[in-house]
Amino acid sequence: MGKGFGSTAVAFHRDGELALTASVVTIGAFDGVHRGHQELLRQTIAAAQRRCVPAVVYTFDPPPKVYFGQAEALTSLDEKLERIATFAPDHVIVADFNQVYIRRTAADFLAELQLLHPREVIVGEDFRFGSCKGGTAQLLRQHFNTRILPQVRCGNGEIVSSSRIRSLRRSGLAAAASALENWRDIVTASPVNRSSLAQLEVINQ
Ligand SMILES: Cc1cc2nc3c(=O)[nH]c(=O)nc-3n(C[C@H](O)[C@H](O)[C@H](O)COP(=O)(O)O)c2cc1C
Ligand SMILES: Nc1ncnc2c1ncn2[C@@H]1O[C@H](COP(=O)(O)OP(=O)(O)OP(=O)(O)O)[C@@H](O)[C@H]1O
Repeated sequence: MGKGFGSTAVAFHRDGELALTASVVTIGAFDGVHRGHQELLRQTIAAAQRRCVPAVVYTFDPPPKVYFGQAEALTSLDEKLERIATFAPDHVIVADFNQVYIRRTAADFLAELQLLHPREVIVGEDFRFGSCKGGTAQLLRQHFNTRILPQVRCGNGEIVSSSRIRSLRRSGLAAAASALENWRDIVTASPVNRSSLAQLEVINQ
């Protein structure tokens, strides 16, 4: 088990390694861990605390869009995990998103999720999963108690997304991009203990 931030212990796993008798789970690429992602993480940790069960973040490396050559990653895996760890989940699962993984169907993914016995799954409206994006948040809802969060928007009504941040960065609007990530303040308040990330490397070998 790796150490997270401050006194919080965060355990890192590969997909399929973790089995739990109860949990609250959130799932996503979480590239940039922007304000929308942060809302999902906060709600997940709060729900897990209310239910007295572990909070689990399930993510992918590389982010699917990066794997398919449709985007450049906003951060490295280490940086993403550091950001996620500041929210102090109990477990983070990192799936190797590769040519084998993408052949898994939505049903395969649901079966893997069942190993976590989620009391609640929390995702955003546009969450998709499984080969060729066959699974939707609504499908998830047919199998698990699923909370679908409304999309976090900027002041001008635009949806906060990793794609939007990439686009702002490409246009040279770094300050606007940072505002959507809303990240500087959180990072400076939370000194990083890199042993958590070293632990992930060990599990990965
Ligand atoms: C088992 C599995 C298989 C996937 N296969 C594909 C795929 O074939 N094509 C694709 O574009 N995305 C695939 N994805 C990625 C999803 O479309 C999606 O990007 C991912 O679940 C993260 O959700 P998010 O983009 O909302 O963060 C797969 C995801 C999972 C969990
Ligand atoms: N603005 C948002 N408000 C609420 N939930 C969000 C928001 N953006 C993403 N999510 C949710 O966070 C999880 C991870 O999403 P994902 O990593 O695909 O983010 P994204 O910003 O939509 O990425 P991209 O722009 O590259 O498609 C998903 O469950 C998604 O529905």
